[in-house]
Amino acid sequence: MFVAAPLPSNSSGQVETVALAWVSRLTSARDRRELAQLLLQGVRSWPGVERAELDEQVEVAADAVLPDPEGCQCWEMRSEYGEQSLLRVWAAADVPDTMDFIGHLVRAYQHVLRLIDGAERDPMTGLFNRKSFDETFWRLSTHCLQTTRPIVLDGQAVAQPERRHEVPPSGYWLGVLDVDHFKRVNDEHGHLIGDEVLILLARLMRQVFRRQDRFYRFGGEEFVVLLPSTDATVAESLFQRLRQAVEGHVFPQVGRITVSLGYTQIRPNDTPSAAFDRADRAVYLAKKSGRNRVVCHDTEPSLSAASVLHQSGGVELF
Ligand SMILES: Nc1nc2c(ncn2[C@@H]2O[C@H](COP(=O)(O)OP(=O)(O)OP(=O)(O)O)[C@@H](O)[C@H]2O)c(=O)[nH]1
Repeated sequence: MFVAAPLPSNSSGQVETVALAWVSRLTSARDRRELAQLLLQGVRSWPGVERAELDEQVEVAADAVLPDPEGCQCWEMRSEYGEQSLLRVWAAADVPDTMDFIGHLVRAYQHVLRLIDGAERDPMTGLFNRKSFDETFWRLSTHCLQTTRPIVLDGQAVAQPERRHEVPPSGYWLGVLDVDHFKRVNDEHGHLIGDEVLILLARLMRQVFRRQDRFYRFGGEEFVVLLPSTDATVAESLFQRLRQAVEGHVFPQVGRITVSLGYTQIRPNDTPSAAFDRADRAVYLAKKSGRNRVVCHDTEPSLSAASVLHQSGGVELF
């Protein structure tokens, strides 16, 4: 989204469009409109801006190309969540009180982000929470049942083939990551250091995975990853890459830790809890087989058999 608003005349006496804000994380057209309204309220309270003039000159356009006007300064605000929360404001450097204007925009933007983030994120790691997982999951499983059209998450089409490989979409994957012997980390170093490990883990996840992948923390030392539209080989290699990244990382004070991962392909008509349960059983097996490993539920004969029994009301093996 791209919001352009006028400021009072600059030093050469002209009224120009001098402030531009572009926001890239809002999920729906309604969110974008609401943000535009909030930004505009911020702008309206700026003393030199006439309301009528503002309404006339404000443009709101989806997918606008970012401008980079010469002679303008650019302020950029990047939240700790990375690319997904981003505000950039350009303003002519010689406009009086530019900083006040920027301040209004930024405060309004922060307000909206807080509202959105509070509802869908885990406050400690900044990852999405369970509620957000359930909503995304339903969209993914409906999509893999019906169509190969791109779906839209957070305002971006994510189910298209990866350009690098040109592989057609073949499925979506759910992975569960559980820290090995995390209780020892807490016992030996205290809960605060344990929390820091979880925050750093979330950061590693963001580094290892691709922009279209989604990470969640439901609480505890267990994380969930959703990989949209990728084939089995890519899914395996991404989960292995995460396991290796954690194994190779030195965590301050704690040193090295390992994680166990289990994953499964999302099936048509899956429910979030059924898919999570399959991946979780794979984690259990990874732990039982020595930890620091990745297990695919769907190719593990003992787990697939257990899953059939489980779904038909049979005996639970794990
Ligand atoms: N620091 C911190 N610890 C947490 C949090 N949530 C859960 N834990 C701790 O995570 C530990 C999980 O321990 P267990 O489930 O026994 O498993 P584990 O020690 O990781 O061992 P395995 O999973 O069998 O490898 C417990 O000590 C919890 O108190 C949290 O938000 N912060």
